[in-house]
Amino acid sequence: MDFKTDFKPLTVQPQEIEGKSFEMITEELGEHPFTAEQYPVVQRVIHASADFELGRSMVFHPKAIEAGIAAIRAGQQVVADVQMIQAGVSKDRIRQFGGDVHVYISDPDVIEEAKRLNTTRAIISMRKAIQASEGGIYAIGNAPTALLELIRLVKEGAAKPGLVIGMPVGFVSAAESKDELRKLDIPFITNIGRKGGSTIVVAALNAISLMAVR
Ligand SMILES: C/C1=C2N=C(/C=C3N=C(/C(C)=C4\N[C@@](C)([C@@H]5N=C1[C@](C)(CCC(=O)O)[C@H]5CC(=O)O)[C@@](C)(CC(=O)O)[C@@H]4CCC(=O)O)[C@@](C)(CC(=O)O)[C@@H]\3CCC(=O)O)C(C)(C)[C@@H]/2CCC(=O)O
Repeated sequence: MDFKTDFKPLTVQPQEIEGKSFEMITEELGEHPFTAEQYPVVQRVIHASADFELGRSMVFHPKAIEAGIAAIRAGQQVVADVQMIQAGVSKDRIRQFGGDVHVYISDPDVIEEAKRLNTTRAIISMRKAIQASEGGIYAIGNAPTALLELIRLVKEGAAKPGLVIGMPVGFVSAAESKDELRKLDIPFITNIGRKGGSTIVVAALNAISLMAVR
């Protein structure tokens, strides 16, 4: 493709835009309770959402960041609840250690089983995921029932995630599922309230994978 035009090109450096945004976020956020390791995750979440309230509502298990970095470096798998997360994650940084991003929600056997049990595909996808991904990172940004099911499986001892990034968005059970996650003593990243979403979880995971490659 020929990109030549008669227009004078507008020269904008991509890194400058991101750097300027990060400066603005730090200035506008001001004082915050996050550690130096947690802050890049909060900063990238605010960067992706322009939502300071969401950033301030984030809660980290004390071991979340080191556990996430260790899981990526160990080549552990990432399980996402929906394909939007799989599309958004910077997969090169995960694949270079041997990991990859997996989504089971649209697998025919998951759809079939959800229909048979008259339940959500999200729940069945977590049941399938735990068979393949012990020690992996679970990235849940859409489906509250996926997070609730994962929590149930952890409590039963059937699931042992390396890190859970649980920030589903919405009204039915979204805030409640995150309240339950915060009660677990396993590495987690979450937030308080209804806000969240796939883009937010992608931002958090991308911040951690950046730390893993540095
Ligand atoms: C309750 C659900 C919500 N979904 C939302 C927003 C989006 N969902 C998208 C898509 C394409 C999918 N959502 C499903 C996961 C579907 N969504 C649900 C469920 C009905 C129940 C989940 C739960 O309560 O835990 C869920 C169906 C299920 O059986 O699990 C999806 C599987 C639906 C489908 O295609 O059948 C599908 C994911 C498919 C895949 O990844 O392969 C959106 C992209 C739709 C859109 O806006 O176009 C969007 C993504 C938002 C995001 O940031 O991820 C809500 C609004 C979050 C809602 C939960 C809130 C609520 O109503 O209380």
